[in-house]
Amino acid sequence: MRIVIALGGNAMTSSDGRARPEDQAQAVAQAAELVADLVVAGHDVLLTHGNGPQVGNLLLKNELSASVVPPVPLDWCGAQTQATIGALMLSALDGALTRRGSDRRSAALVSRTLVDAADPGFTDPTKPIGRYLPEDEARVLIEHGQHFVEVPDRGWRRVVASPEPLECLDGPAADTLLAQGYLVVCSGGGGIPTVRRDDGSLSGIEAVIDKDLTAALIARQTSADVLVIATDVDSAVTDWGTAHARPIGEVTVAEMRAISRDQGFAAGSMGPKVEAVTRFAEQTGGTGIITSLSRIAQAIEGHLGTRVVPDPPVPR
Ligand SMILES: NC(=O)OP(=O)(O)O
Repeated sequence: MRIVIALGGNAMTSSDGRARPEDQAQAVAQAAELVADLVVAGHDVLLTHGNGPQVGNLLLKNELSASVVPPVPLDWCGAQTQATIGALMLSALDGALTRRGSDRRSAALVSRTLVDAADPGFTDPTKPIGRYLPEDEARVLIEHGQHFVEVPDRGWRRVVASPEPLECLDGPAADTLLAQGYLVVCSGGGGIPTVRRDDGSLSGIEAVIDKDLTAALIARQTSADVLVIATDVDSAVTDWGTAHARPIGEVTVAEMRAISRDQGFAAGSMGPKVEAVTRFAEQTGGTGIITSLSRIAQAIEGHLGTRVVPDPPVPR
């Protein structure tokens, strides 16, 4: 089976969201053991990852040191997070595969995602990045032109432009590596936002793409059977945060769209995860899963997690 797994950037930080190197290395090492188990079981795996906390930290470092070293644009920060997290993942994955006696190896691609320069996401920033701030600190930065949203129980978080992903430009290379037996790390942080200019040339553009939506795209482009969005809960739930909260198990595309319409899921959080797995099931006929990292194998076998499956054919 060909499986695409999306690992959240928040899963690679401590609860304070600071993304210390040791927290990230530990989280990646844990994830690598579980992913290696799937590879040894005979699956082809493409792993993608978030970068919200990491790209926010890099952007802030750029801004703080701008009078000393030339700052780089946000898409360069995104590329840097792909390299750093990718390198961590390669060593962790290859180590886990070797310990299991597997001779399969991993490969990480610096990878771009095509977006439309006219996407409304450029004028309405929605993607939360970086650390959480108290309201008074956020208000000062808002006065200086930055955009923030309040995240319940966590604090205030900066938001940046986040256009829709249209095409994973390096998808064919990922497909080739998968066919050669590599465990592929690709499209980290949603991919480096890239636009095609009128003359046909490609160039980066400042934004952070939602990695769950890009995961659905790369899963489609590489003909995956299953897309797993790995997060910190076993399932998406209805009526989240209330006494009526219930886990969502196996649902069809139409059922999941109805649940989304009726109650909504948090933007920048469960919302894009639900949209990603629903799109994937709708567009490919595969299964889209939301579950926690430690439950991936059970969810793929159909035992738990939120599993979105295609609608049954309409009888004639
Ligand atoms: N780029 C992105 O969606 O990252 P997170 O999953 O860390 O928010």
